[in-house]
Amino acid sequence: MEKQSRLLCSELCVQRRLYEVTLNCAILAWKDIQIAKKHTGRAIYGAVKAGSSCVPVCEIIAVQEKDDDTPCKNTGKWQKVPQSPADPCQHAFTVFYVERTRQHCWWCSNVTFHCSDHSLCLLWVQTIREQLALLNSERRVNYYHTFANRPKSLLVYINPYGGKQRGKQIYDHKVAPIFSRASISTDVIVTERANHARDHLKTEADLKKYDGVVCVGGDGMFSEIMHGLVSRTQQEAGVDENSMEETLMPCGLRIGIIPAGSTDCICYATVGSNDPVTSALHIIVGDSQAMDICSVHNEDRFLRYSVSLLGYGFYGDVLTDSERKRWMGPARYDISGVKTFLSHRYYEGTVSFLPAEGNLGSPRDKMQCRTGCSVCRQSSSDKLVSKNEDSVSDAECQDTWTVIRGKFLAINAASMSCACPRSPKGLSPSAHLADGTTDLILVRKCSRLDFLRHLLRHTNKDDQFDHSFVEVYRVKQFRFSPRYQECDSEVDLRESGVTGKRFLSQICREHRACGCMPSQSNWNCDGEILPHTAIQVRVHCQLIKLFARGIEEQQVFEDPYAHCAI
Ligand SMILES: Nc1ncnc2c1ncn2[C@@H]1O[C@H](COP(=O)(O)OP(=O)(O)OP(=O)(O)O)[C@@H](O)[C@H]1O
Ligand SMILES: CCCCCCCCCCCCC/C=C/[C@@H](O)[C@H](CO)NC(C)=O
Ligand SMILES: [Ca+2]
Repeated sequence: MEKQSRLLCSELCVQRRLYEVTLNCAILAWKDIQIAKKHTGRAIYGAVKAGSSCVPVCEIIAVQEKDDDTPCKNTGKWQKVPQSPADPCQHAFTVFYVERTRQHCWWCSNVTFHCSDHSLCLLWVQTIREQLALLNSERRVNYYHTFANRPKSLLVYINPYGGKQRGKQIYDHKVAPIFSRASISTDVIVTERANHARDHLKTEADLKKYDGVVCVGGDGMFSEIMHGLVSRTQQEAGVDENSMEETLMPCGLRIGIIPAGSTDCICYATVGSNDPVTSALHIIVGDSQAMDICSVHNEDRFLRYSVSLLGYGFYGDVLTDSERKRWMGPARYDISGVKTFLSHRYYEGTVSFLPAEGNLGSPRDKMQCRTGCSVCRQSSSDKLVSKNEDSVSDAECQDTWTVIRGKFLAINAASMSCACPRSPKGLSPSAHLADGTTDLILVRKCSRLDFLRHLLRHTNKDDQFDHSFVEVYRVKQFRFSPRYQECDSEVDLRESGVTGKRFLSQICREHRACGCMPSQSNWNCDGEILPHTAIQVRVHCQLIKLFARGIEEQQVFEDPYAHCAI
């Protein structure tokens, strides 16, 4: 590695939490701090030789010179405690860094170095700070993923209403202290109503001031912020969102998610956990993870964007029912899930889709999207090529659309795995974050027992697609039209508040659809209900970026920076 320089300090004693270790030597390399330990073989990356641990500089949060003062017992005043002549370590500095723990969680660990020579101590602090500053001045790519600049200024939106309504406490107690340690300045807005964040981003926020936007909430809150940023970007680029054919302009600012919702599947599928501290650390180190976005239109009207789930039938009905139970918090989905399952409603309609071609894998190839995903990287380079050629793909020219009519219990489009605590592998375990496709899952009418088997496979390791009544396709676009179009009387009835049996009996008289079953479900779009059921969906590859790196492989790491291309 270039710029390899070593600062040797002998006889440093490291006071680390509960145990004292004596350093034979501490070697500060430009890229890594190797702390040779005598007593512990515990290493952050297991492959590093026993008795040492390796902290990549790019995972250092901060370094702080430590006044090694302890209050003098008799006066209580802070003063430098004279060290005994036997203990020459009277100057110290503390390094705060990322430590990986269980199931993709990170936490902010620290180690304090003591040193007899004050100038050497200052040199360490200055050198580490110079290295941290360098991280923001060079494009860094390693074997796994591309780093981007560390944020120094963030716009934070807190939803006090989502999940268990603890968004403000989570931010104040778990996240703000780490941001402050990392010298990140923040402007914090606690939202006062639904769509407050979206509207502020679309019209008022001075985005030039910030290196990123942070969402403290769940998927719905993320959706608001994503809509605000994407719409603002299109507006400033003169792109008409109502035109489905338009190529959308990618967003410059990254979005960070501090999970404080009920499902939190977007955070879970991009970081690997729904732990607020883990997400805060991914933001601080400046991770960058591209993500696909689906645009949803009804005829020539833009409806919404989606990054996780577009669900009709089961998940649409679960959401519709759960909206009236928000006061229950996350448990509302379980109650509504069981109620919807027991109702066992199916819906008739026509699904047509444009299959994805080329080496984009398949929803059943068992290949999971992980940090540095080769499929997503391939899509990134393909995207650059097609942007230069500015051509519509052959399939789109030839319109090789597939059409399927039928009776469905569920129609789901998963643009990511949709992994979440309820379903650790997600609705589509092999879906990719940034491959330009969405996995279209069709669950045809079947028995309650078969459907239950299918649902329960979302919660265990069995293949939820291995059923005769389930089909799954990787697509770039799809459309849905219900067999029974929503007519004015249905809309009038909904709008006049007529619901329940009277609504159904009215429908049945007019449509004779079938014995007292509503003819249509609602679309669940990232946890929000769409106002129309006939929709056209198109995937826009890598339209936004998150402060994340995808889910890291759980294997023991070699030195992840050994491949540093610097
Ligand atoms: N101050 C507020 N008052 C009322 N609603 C709000 C407020 N701020 C945001 N919202 C809305 O609350 C809804 C739910 O928020 P959020 O997604 O964070 O929680 P959740 O639905 O419990 O989580 P998940 O979507 O992960 O299941 C969002 O649609 C958002 O638009
Ligand atoms: C009767 C037994 C039911 C077991 C069902 C287990 C399957 C759970 C799968 C959950 C996948 C959630 C997909 C994510 C959707 C989000 O976009 C949305 C908003 O957060 N959440 C929901 C619940 O719609
Ligand atoms: Ca995708």
